[in-house]
Amino acid sequence: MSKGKLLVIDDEERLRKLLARILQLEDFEVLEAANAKDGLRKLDHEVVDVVISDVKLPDANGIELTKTIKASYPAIEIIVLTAYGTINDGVTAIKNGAFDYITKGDDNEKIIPLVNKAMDKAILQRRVLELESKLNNKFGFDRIIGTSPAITAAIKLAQRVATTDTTVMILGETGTGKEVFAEAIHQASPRSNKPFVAINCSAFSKELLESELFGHKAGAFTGAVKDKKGLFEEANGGTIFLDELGELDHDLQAKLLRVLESQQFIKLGDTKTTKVNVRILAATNRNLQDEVAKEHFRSDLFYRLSVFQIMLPAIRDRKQDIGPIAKSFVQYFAAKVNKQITGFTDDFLHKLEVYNWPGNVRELKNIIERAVILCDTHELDASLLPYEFDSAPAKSNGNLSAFDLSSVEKLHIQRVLNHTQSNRAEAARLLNIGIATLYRKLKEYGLE
Ligand SMILES: Nc1ncnc2c1ncn2[C@@H]1O[C@H](COP(=O)(O)OP(=O)(O)OP(=O)(O)O)[C@@H](O)[C@H]1O
Repeated sequence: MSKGKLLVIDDEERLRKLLARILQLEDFEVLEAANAKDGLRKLDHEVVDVVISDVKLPDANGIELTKTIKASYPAIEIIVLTAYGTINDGVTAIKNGAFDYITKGDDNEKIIPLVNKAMDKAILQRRVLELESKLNNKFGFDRIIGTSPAITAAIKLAQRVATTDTTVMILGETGTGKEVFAEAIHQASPRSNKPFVAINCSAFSKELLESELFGHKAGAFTGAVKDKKGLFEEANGGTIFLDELGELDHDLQAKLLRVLESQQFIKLGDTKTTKVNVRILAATNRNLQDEVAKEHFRSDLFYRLSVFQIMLPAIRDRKQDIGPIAKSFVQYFAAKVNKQITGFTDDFLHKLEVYNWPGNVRELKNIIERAVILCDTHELDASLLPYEFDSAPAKSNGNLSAFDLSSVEKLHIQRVLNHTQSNRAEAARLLNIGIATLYRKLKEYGLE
């Protein structure tokens, strides 16, 4: 098996062939090029790990070529061949990103160990880049499905702010993808190789949340036996995502404001300040402006956090995305439970599209998971949807006002009848009313 792929660029044919032969004997796969142009063309077509290039080429200078190759293929390592007495060329090439240089004719015994080292580094680099790009696909913007104008605008906005250090406030109903966006912003930022730490502020009591966020010294409170690092320290250099920020109590709001202004805080039970470098992303599904008006939320913190707001649309307001999102969940869950399910019927999709989706994408995900588990065929159909999907929102409300209590009753009866496929006895049983009462109501609402 080949130990890796090399490209030798040299116009001196005899020397090039000799070098290629030596390297092939060491189990490397070797490509050859007589000039820079041919070399670059080969790099375009093949995945090469290491390039060995002469400094003097007919159509380019090997030192400049190093820069060009590194710019397009950062994982490739380059060794330059310099003529005797031109050490300066070698040094400049290293400055331009070359791995090392060899003096032609002089260093034959050096070449194999050097190529081995360059090869190890190049292969490791390629692996890292591959993993990074996989990670980007898993946590980056690519993972956000949707082409509707509303979600496209939100993605564009998030991509623009991602590369900065600006605090971002992500707004949207529950399940609209606020955390997905926060992760994507982090992944697209210069902080991507540092930690991304997320915390749901509504999940902790006040004291516990303070210790989670800022850490504590041993003895700070009963049960604090050891010093503990807080999440701000864990996220140092990276990003912290504060979900459900509207739940933060007044003292913690003040502490957070201080972090935003000076990147400093005091741990519980500590006397000195701790300094961090953390980017803050926050989210809430509450109307924070209302909370400010009611004096539940500090206005200075609100304005500091709201420098850049991104509003995520509910899926009922971007119906065209429901199909593609549902499809991707079908693929995901079918693979997970090892079923051959290719998609869903038109009726299934129609029911998804007319539903109100109070839980947004999270609810859609759960509904698809359930349907995939229940499915015995190759296609999801409407019978796999739970009962609330049985009827579209009232089209046939007759003359009843939408606010009228009886309009709700009428709609509910319609839904239950759809569910029982017009079996009235079964409907009466589910509704927990007598069959005579059901007939009376059907007559009253014109549903006979
Ligand atoms: N556009 C999208 N494409 C694919 N999956 C998505 C999308 N938006 C959200 N999801 C998925 O939906 C689920 C809910 O998303 P997320 O947790 O980011 O929502 P949230 O707005 O933070 O919710 P909450 O307000 O309840 O914290 C996750 O499983 C996420 O992977």
